[in-house]
Amino acid sequence: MSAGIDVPELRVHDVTVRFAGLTALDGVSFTVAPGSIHALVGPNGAGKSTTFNVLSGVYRVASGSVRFGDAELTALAPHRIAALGIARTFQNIVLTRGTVADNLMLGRHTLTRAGFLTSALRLPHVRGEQRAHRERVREIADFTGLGARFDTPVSLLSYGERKRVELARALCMEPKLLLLDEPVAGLNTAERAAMARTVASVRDALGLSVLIVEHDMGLVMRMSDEVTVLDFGRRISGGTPQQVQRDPAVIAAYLGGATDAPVGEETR
Ligand SMILES: Nc1ncnc2c1ncn2[C@@H]1O[C@H](COP(=O)(O)OP(=O)(O)OP(=O)(O)O)[C@@H](O)[C@H]1O
Repeated sequence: MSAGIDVPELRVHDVTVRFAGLTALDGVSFTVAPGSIHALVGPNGAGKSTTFNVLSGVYRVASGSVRFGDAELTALAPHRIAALGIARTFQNIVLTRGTVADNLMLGRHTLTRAGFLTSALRLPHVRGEQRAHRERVREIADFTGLGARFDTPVSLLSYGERKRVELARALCMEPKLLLLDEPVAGLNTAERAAMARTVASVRDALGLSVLIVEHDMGLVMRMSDEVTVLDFGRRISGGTPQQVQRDPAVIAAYLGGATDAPVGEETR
């Protein structure tokens, strides 16, 4: 995997999102530094998924801005945001058909110049382009631990392997910013540790930024450079994992202020 991509900063500034009387995000600001692993955490209903939906163009803000380098994202359609290099995985795996290779090639479509018709006609330059894409996709499969499963139907994979397909498919878009939605939910302890290592090695190799929503606080604290904490739609804390773990506001949000124990264990 080659490094050296030019990764812009993501700046979320004073973002508010409302749904019929409910304020899901209330003046939220945070910055994801280029090449960092940044976690977005908070109790259920804190606004994490809403933030992801704003960043990927699914929800519109009532006010505030989201800038990725020079680009303002809040008015852009999801495909335009994807084209800027922001790729997202989902909490619930949505792949069931085709092989691992087929699913990863789907993640490639935003980068494929050849349209449907020219692909169908199998013109020589298209075949060359397809071959190059397939080589890159295989490289990404190897890198994410799916090399041996490349031609295996996704329906035959374990749950843990499918989570890796989700990650690999997002990487096939060659993102500058990867949005990971609960990448270890449903995985056992060994699979969780392995996924965390893969995400870290992807970041190290590609130099991209990672914004991760995850409930496993132990894992978040080990793998993140920076953490932003939301509660009831507000940013209540932010900083390094050490700073956030010691912050009384965070402890109160998670534990109702019943103890001053550091936040570091899995919360559900
Ligand atoms: N499309 C929507 N319509 C109405 N309310 C919504 C919508 N999406 C989210 N909300 C509300 O916004 C608030 C924040 O929800 P959100 O899903 O962003 O929280 P979360 O931190 O991702 O929670 P969880 O950890 O449970 O996934 C909640 O009160 C939720 O019910």
